[in-house]
Amino acid sequence: MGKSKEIPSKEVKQAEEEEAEAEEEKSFEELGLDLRLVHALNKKGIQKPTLIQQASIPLILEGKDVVARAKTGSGKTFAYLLPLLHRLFNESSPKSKLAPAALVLVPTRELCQQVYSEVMALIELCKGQVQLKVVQLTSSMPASDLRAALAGPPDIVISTPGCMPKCLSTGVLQSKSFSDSLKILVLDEADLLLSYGYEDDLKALSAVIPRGCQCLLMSATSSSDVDKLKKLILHNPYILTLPEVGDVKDEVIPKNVQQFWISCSERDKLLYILALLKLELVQKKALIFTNTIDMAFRLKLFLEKFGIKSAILNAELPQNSRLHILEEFNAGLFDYLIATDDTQTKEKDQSDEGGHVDSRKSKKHPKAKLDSEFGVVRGIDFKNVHTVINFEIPQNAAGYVHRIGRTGRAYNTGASVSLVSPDEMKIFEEIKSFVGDDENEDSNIIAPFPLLAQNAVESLRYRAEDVAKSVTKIAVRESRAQDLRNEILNSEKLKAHFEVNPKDLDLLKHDKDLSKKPPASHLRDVPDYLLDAKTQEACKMVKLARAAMGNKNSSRRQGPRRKFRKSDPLKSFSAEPTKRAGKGRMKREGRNGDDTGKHKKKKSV
Ligand SMILES: Nc1ncnc2c1ncn2[C@@H]1O[C@H](COP(=O)(O)OP(=O)(O)OP(=O)(O)O)[C@@H](O)[C@H]1O
Repeated sequence: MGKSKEIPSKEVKQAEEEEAEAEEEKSFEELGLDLRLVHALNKKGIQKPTLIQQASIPLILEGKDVVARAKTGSGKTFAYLLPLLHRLFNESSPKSKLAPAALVLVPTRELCQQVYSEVMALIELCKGQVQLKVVQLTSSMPASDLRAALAGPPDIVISTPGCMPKCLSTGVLQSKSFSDSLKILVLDEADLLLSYGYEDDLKALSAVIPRGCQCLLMSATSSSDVDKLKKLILHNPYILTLPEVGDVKDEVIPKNVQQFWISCSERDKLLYILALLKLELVQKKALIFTNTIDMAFRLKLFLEKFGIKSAILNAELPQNSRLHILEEFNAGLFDYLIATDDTQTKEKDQSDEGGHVDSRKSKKHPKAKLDSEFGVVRGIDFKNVHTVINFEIPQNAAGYVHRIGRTGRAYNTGASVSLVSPDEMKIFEEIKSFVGDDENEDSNIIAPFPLLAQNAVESLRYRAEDVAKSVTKIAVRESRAQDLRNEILNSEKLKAHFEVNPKDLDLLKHDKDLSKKPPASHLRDVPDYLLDAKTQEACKMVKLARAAMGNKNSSRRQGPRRKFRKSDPLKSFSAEPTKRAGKGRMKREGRNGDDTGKHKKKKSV
């Protein structure tokens, strides 16, 4: 008692909150989860539930409808998958069942694949003890394939929302059978389902959801779309809002992600990213976002002239290629992935097609149809991404949140660096305000990047500008066409082969050089004389930090975040000391409850 008086009250409060948190923590077993699943999780190295899992698993096991809102990377997938599997493991279904018992809806095919892999991995780890049939469906599948997949019927269907109404309207699935069998419906990434244009499909589906079906809605952000879906599908749900996704604006990005920005002209962006990557001032693996596919190719071509290999992920690639690129990146086969994201990219690139880059509509340029069910960023679980770089600023704050959410997932840490040109300043200010960056409070959530000294940038300027000139629009167009041709060829010719010989997929390398000439040796290496002492020191510290942190999801890194702050050079070192540089942006999580207040049932987590 006496002790607490000696400690400043803020620290006491913090210590108490931490203690309370520790006391509240329960194991998966204590949450009532089937032991087969607990063992499967242990085999995957997952020992303790995340906050959202702690809160949602018991409620879902009780059969309640649940709306769960928690930050990107907080473990929402297992939060619904584990109790869903528990129910299916333990509840017998009628022998005469003609349709699936569980339906998981996600906005994109990539997410279908991801959720499907997660379920299959869990079932595989319970080997011999359970038998569940799981299928993934997409709207583009022909009716015959849909019929074959639904024959049996499967226990779990993972699908985009357009698919089920298609199955029902074409008679592949009978409405009555569907209504009789369905026990659990999950709307995952609910904040995105409507923005991907699935409103009509979901309305059609809602008409055949039986009253007794347990409905779950998972979302990273709260929005009017989520509310709309909640009203359309759920019955008097429990609303779970993690403290960090409350009303408070600065709580939308995970605390374990440090956010930085660099101010530079549009023209200098290539120079700055070269400095960041070549001088190794950011940790690998890195996910680099551009707003258009052409910019992604320009960047890749530019970087490869300096011997920096990267791969591109975008909406015009065949689905097989996209999934394979994701697999390779997740497996750590290359360090830099350049991604174009969202519907905004699709629209922009499609409108670009008649514009400057593709004006001649070259016959050489295979006309790719952008995939409307593609979603590279949202909800995709990129493994071990340490840094997200916004080469171009997304066109809205939600895009920023979803991009940055690809790092710092679960108990991992991460950083983001945004390159902001004067033209992007307005939207960047909006983003800053959305994430709670308040200049008046002197609390920079997005801080100036402290490790890049101006003279280090200038030392690379001549080479960068010279090389940038050589990456012409024609070069970009040809590379984009060539890449697409290669991927289509790979995708179509090799699909059948890979199905039989999955290991041969390794032969496909997505980060190979696009330009015919190899990078010149004088560009590949940065001579020491170009680097000042401070940059060399910064570079060394980033390397040391990387070595200390390792590249794996280590459970030892699951401890308090302050430990990371102390050892992180981005916080303790500044090449250009500024008032703000090196200052921790992370505030202690608040305990804000649900923002609805209107619902009868409510739980704060
Ligand atoms: N209890 C846990 N302990 C450690 N890692 C976990 C745990 N639960 C999930 N993970 C891992 O955390 C990562 C992020 O989980 P998940 O994809 O479910 O996040 P999310 O909340 O759905 O994010 P998003 O909103 O971006 O889709 C995954 O790699 C997952 O395997």
